Amino acid sequence: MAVRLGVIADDFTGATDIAGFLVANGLRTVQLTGVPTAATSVPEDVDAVVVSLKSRSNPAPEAVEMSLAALGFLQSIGAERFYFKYCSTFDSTDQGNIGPVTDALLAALGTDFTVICPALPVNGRTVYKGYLFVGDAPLHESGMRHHPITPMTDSNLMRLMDRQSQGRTGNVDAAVVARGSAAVRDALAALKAEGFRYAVLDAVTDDDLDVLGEAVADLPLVTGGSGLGAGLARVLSRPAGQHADDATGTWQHADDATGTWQHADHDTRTWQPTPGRTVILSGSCSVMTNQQVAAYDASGAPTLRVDVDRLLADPPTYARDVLAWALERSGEGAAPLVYATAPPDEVARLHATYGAERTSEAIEALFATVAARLAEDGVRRFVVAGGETSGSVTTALGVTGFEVGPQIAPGVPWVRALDSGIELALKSGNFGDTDFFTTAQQPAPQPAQQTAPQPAPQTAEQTAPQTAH
Ligand SMILES: Nc1ncnc2c1ncn2[C@@H]1O[C@H](COP(=O)(O)OP(=O)(O)O)[C@@H](O)[C@H]1O
Ligand SMILES: O=C(O)[C@@H](O)C(=O)COP(=O)(O)O
Repeated sequence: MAVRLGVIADDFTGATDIAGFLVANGLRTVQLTGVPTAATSVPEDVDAVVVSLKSRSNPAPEAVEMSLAALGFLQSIGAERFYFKYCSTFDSTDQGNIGPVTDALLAALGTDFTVICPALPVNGRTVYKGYLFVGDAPLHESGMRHHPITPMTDSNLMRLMDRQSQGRTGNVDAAVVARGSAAVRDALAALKAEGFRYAVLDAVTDDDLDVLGEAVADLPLVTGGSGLGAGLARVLSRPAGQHADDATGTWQHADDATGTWQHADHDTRTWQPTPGRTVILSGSCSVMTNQQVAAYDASGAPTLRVDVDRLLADPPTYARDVLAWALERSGEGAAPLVYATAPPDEVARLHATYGAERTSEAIEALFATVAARLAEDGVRRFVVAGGETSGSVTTALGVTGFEVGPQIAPGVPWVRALDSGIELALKSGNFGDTDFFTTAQQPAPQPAQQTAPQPAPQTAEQTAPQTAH
């Protein structure tokens, strides 16, 4: 069985995000962590392989090198097409890494045209006339303008891409998308003929992503968020000869909350998370994570705010103190939360005092050390908030790959380490609703009995314990 889709994701939460949507939309998926080596093995019967990199905020040459190594691996296992997954809020700077990585992947694949589509409507990310919106606000007015590493101060994807890439960027606008996949394919061909190298695709609804998935399925390289990944998965997992508008009834909109479709006889919930000693580590400073931390603290659960000044004064001693605090509380009851999460004025103060890079590195190293020691002491489940933070924690836990489980919230599936069985929920900064940390600890919904008649279609309650914020 061929690997239909090889995904290169630029951070770990982004990788679990797209892996969750691929599974929910019918592709058997394995998620690998870090640049795979010759020794990395992939199960025989997978449709998609997702490589999780931590390359989003590295210097561009490093990000390119990692991405090309991932591409080489995916080519070596015979992947038929490739997907570069970046953030639905297009997290990047004028130096990259989205532009340089896209250019390098195009060159390596011997092709000169691709699409750009960060849209994820189920989580409020939409693209209209090439402008990216987060909920009701354009990207540059959203909380992303204060991001500690990649502050986003422009919402125009053509301009953003032009500033960090070698080629020119055009737009396939919503009016064309509304006319269907053939019209989109024509528009892409016209842009390519005019010398554009990238086309930003408008997408406002999940139906748009179906049209776009169909339109881009033959491109050697597609780039975007998990929304277009889901649209593409729906095309790739469809029985041969069936088209999106065939009213066969075999495909059902499984869950309006998570925006997933599934084949009528496809049970995506292959395993269920097991309750056990859990610790929550939060390094995201997003608006939503700030709210989630505040709500968890208000619920009476044990919480510890990282004192970054103390951390930077004596990292080893501070890590020991944090570890002792978390260990003491990781038995019964609500899981302890350790958080560096802070509002923009505190982040600005720390950056002014210590520098942004030193601050980020110290906080990520703290979470990595604490997670590794907690695992040694028998903690089996981690809920981690933040993409960079998740990369540091997962790497410190020595996880080489994941099986993907049920979604806690759109874009946040449970994942289970292939080697150690440790379970993780890697939450993108802005995903989940206010009660996410509590919801994640609630028992997962039971899978449908295989022997019982299959109810159709499934409800949101059966497939996801909460709705999108
Ligand atoms: N209080 C803080 N001040 C400055 N930087 C912080 C603070 N807390 C966390 N960080 C850093 O901010 C970055 C957040 O990035 P990330 O984990 O990817 O979150 P998100 O998913 O919201 O982007 C990390 O490098 C983290 O270490
Ligand atoms: O596409 C998304 O929004 C996420 O999958 C993502 O990339 C997560 O990044 P962080 O917000 O840095 O966690």
